[in-house]
Amino acid sequence: MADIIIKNAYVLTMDPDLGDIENGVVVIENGLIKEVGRSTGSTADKIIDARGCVVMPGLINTHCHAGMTLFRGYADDMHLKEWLEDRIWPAEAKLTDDDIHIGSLLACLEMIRSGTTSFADMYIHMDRVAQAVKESGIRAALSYGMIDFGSKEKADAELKEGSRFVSQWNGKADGRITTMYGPHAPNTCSREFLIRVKEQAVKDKIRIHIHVLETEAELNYMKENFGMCSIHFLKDIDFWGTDVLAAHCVWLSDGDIKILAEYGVNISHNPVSNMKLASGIAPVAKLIASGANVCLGTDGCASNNNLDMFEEMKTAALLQKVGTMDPTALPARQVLEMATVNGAKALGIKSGVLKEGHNADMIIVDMRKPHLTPLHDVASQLVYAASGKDVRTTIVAGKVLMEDFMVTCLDEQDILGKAVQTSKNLASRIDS
Ligand SMILES: C[C@H]1O[C@@H](n2cnc3c(O)ncnc32)[C@H](O)[C@@H]1O
Ligand SMILES: [Zn+2]
Repeated sequence: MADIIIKNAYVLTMDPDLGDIENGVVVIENGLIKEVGRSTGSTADKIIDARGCVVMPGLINTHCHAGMTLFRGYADDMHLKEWLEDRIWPAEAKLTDDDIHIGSLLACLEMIRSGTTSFADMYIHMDRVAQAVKESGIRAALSYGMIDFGSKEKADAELKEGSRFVSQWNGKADGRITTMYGPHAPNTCSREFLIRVKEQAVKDKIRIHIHVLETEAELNYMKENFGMCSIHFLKDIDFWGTDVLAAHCVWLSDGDIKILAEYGVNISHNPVSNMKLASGIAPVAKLIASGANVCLGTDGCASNNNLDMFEEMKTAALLQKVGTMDPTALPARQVLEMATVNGAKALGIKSGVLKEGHNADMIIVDMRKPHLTPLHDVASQLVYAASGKDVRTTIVAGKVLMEDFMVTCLDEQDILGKAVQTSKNLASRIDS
């Protein structure tokens, strides 16, 4: 007996062999997908009728700072340097463990509601982010964000905390939590520190999550201090590999793109954040053409200001079209691949496709809405017309976290109330 059967669905498997199944079924057992097809001989405790809906892999947000939900709308319309140094970092210095717990629960709630089933996070007070992930039922690849600013003492302390977090949480919550090392960026971490982080990550067989070439200022800094850009600098210290998730990668030359593709680096494109902070337009179409694995992320809520991956998909497509002046750039199916299959590859998880043996991480999107009618092409509708609010049901590891728009895994009203109070208390601490 299976646990769940989803029937009468348009199944967007994202698996090239299975393709789309117009009136299909998905069978879930023990947290995994048991069957995907046109019909099934199985029976289950729970049957979900998905008539008029699309069942698809849950979206994978590959660059987030979950706790920053507390800073939604706190520092808008600013240049990145001032935004980070004058507003965000001083505010983060006042965050407590409990603040991060509530902020992260709020992020999990928002992601579950808008169809994200996995996310990669880099932040501080990470034990409490992990606790929120464990409680919510979502899947996550978590890293403690490390910055040494060239200080040996700081580097020692940061790597110690990063390693402690990895050893404490990797594989926890029935494997839903994986961990990564999170050196912040090449212009905030020293060369020596980045070398040590890479060595430690290889030794521990743990992936790395880092910001790279988000801004022209980083490019100039690296050229002035090291005589080369971040991509060549990281190549020089043997940092690159398939184990690295590089967020942003906006300021790339054609030579840089070749290096990223050659080393199999995973690139998290964050179009909304890049537009809001006026960082620039990442050469996503060129990266994909070169064979690089490009996935999608929202960044934190202070630079987005939400965690809706549907909005991110549409923005990614539109931004490439206008950036290249080519309306055929980044078509809908390719964006869906970025948000599912490519994201799973970047995080090293068996999700992102609906296929036997993979994690039962999926969403049901209700297409019976005025803004989703008529339905000529499912991929186009999902990318250009749908939003996170159309997600009806969210399932992670075979557990239903939201059903028929009702969140079942967390006390939504309690979290919303606590988030409001937490942000008020935080604001008065920041001002004092
Ligand atoms: C983990 C640290 O990273 C900071 N952060 C959040 N968003 C960005 C961004 O777009 N660029 C660089 N750094 C960022 C976050 O505030 C934490 O301090
Ligand atoms: Zn970021």
